[in-house]
Amino acid sequence: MTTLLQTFDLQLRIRDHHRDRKLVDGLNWKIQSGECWCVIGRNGAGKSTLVRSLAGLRAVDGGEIRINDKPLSSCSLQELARARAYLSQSSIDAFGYRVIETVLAARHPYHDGQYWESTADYEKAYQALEMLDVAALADRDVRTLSGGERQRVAIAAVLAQETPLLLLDEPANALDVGHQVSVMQLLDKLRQVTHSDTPDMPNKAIVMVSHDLNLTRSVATHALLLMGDGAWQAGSIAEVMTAPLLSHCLGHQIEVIQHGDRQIFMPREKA
Ligand SMILES: Nc1ncnc2c1ncn2[C@@H]1O[C@H](COP(=O)(O)OP(=O)(O)OP(=O)(O)O)[C@@H](O)[C@H]1O
Repeated sequence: MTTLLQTFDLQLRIRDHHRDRKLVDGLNWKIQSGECWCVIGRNGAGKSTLVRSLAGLRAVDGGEIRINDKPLSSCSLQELARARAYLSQSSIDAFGYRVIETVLAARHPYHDGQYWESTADYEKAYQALEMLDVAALADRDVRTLSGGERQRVAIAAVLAQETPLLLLDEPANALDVGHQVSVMQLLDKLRQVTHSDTPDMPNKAIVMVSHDLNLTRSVATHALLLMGDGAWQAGSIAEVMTAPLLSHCLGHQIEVIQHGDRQIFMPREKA
């Protein structure tokens, strides 16, 4: 296994009502190829802030993030674009780009000064659209898509970027149940794919934010719980997706019910 990302004593803070609030305090974390980490926490706990920081889009307030064993802060934009792909929680399309153009844009890190997309870029972009079941929308104006269709196109763009590390902020957002399951299965498959043609290439690692504990349980190998006051708990699913830890993290009683070989997570109803 290759270590793709590591944090050392990471500090993330936010200025809230003229005082500093800790979101992440002293996070020492290692993400290795083949792992799928889910970040769990209540609204405002700092999940998106953390993922944006890991993507290099927000400065940290202390400590260090290393990507492929290099400080994130010293990576060039091209290095970053080849190392990690980032799906934001939501975005607004200001311009009427075609779907295929938005996915082709994700191929820019590989252009090395060449202006036009190659046939291989088109092939990879169409492949990604097909994986997400939206190839039929390739020529549509992105502004005309439904929320779920737009989300699948955004995930296709992330995959077309072909990076070892995927940072996904609520990837299942707006997806219908069938597509939630198929996208999770696709991520699970991608994480486990080995590249027989390029043996040096590590398996993918995924970090995703999700509020859906059952969906998370179906795909994640590990979880990072953010408690909202800077405290955190990281470990394998078996270690951290327990009723006491989840209830503490989410501020609401969670019951874990064994159903055959599956575990179902249910919020307890208030009396
Ligand atoms: N630019 C900003 N200025 C002030 N406060 C901010 C800023 N960005 C984020 N925050 C605050 O930081 C906290 C963490 O925000 P973040 O978006 O990381 O939470 P989250 O865990 O992803 O929440 P959610 O589950 O609602 O998506 C929130 O209280 C938010 O209001």
